[in-house]
Amino acid sequence: MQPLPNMRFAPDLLTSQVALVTGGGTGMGRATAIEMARCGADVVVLGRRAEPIEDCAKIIRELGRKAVAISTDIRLPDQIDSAMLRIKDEFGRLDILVNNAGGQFVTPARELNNKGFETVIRNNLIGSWQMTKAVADHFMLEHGGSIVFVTACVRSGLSGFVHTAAARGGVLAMMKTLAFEWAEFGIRLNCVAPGTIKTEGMDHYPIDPEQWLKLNRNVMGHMGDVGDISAAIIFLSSSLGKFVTGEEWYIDGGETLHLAHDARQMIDAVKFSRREPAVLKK
Ligand SMILES: CCC/C=C/C(=O)SCCNC(=O)CCNC(=O)[C@H](O)C(C)(C)COP(=O)([O-])OP(=O)([O-])OC[C@H]1O[C@@H](n2cnc3c(N)ncnc32)[C@H](O)[C@@H]1OP(=O)([O-])[O-]
Ligand SMILES: NC(=O)C1=CN([C@@H]2O[C@H](COP(=O)(O)OP(=O)(O)OC[C@H]3O[C@@H](n4cnc5c(N)ncnc54)[C@H](OP(=O)(O)O)[C@@H]3O)[C@@H](O)[C@H]2O)C=CC1
Repeated sequence: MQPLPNMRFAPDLLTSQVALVTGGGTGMGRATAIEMARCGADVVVLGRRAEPIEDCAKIIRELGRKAVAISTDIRLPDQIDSAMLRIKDEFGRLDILVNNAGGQFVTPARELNNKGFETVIRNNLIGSWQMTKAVADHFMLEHGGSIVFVTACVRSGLSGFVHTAAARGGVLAMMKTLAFEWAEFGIRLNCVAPGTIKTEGMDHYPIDPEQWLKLNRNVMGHMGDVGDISAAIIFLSSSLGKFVTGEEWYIDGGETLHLAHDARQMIDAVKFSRREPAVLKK
């Protein structure tokens, strides 16, 4: 488990709000669920495995907030419907949805079969749509709310991840469309696109952190932490973000800046001689 961030928002920022965080038992979802509770929200923690979501809900209850853990696969409409009924029963309303659950595997596109492509589309695009539609139908079309999707930095593609690039690009287009259509119902929708963030989810990938720091092109020279992402999600979900909708925020330590043309080499090689990020000098 990654260390939780220090409290950075006012403790009453989300008072009287009910939040649902998918994939809330681990990584960025867990950090977001717990930090939302510290801001006064009651929280529904959703994921497939019972143990991590129960554990997160227990921590939230110890903070003095109400929390329920609901074991649900976001790909299965029947399970989602049951989750909505349980939320209605327990809380009567839902103000915030964080569509964070997701995942994929790394593979060259030429080795990916149709089933693998569809698996990742179902988990990341269709799962997010099903959660969003259910929450709108059961709660938010009635009283408004905020929806944040956790996506990935795919605006220039993502080699080795063609399935997730397609899924996350689809989520972005869906989010922007709904932000327009559902503004009249008081629903704001936004995306947060993490760069490379240190979570237990990253253990699924064959990355040595030292090697990663040398190869990765983010200009900070280190991975992000779960609090970098939860802070953006909470800003967008709360009244702090009340004038923001249809946006995608890249929280990536400048990882995608390398796409910019680096004109320094052409202008004055001495003046702009490159310094390594401090973390690499150690
Ligand atoms: C974006 C950049 C950085 C991102 C970082 C993070 O997101 S970190 C945090 C994110 N966390 C994570 O990413 C968590 C880790 N990821 C996962 O749990 C899974 O990858 C999953 C959620 C996508 C699917 O899970 P599932 O249980 O529903 O699926 P299943 O296992 O039953 O497979 C169905 C089909 O998919 C195919 N296929 C599947 N795996 C591979 C593979 N390695 N190789 C090749 N193909 C693979 C295969 O066709 C298989 O069918 P088969 O051949 O078996 O008949
Ligand atoms: N870490 C990173 O650098 C990056 C992460 N992301 C994305 O950010 C999100 C959070 O990732 P992170 O915290 O790193 O990783 P984790 O693997 O810790 O989080 C993913 C969570 O989603 C849940 N989940 C996955 N599939 C489903 C499903 N079908 N139904 C319900 N829950 C599901 C998992 O729980 P369970 O298995 O119990 O269901 C798990 O708690 C993911 O969408 C990830 O792809 C994007 C870019 C970079």
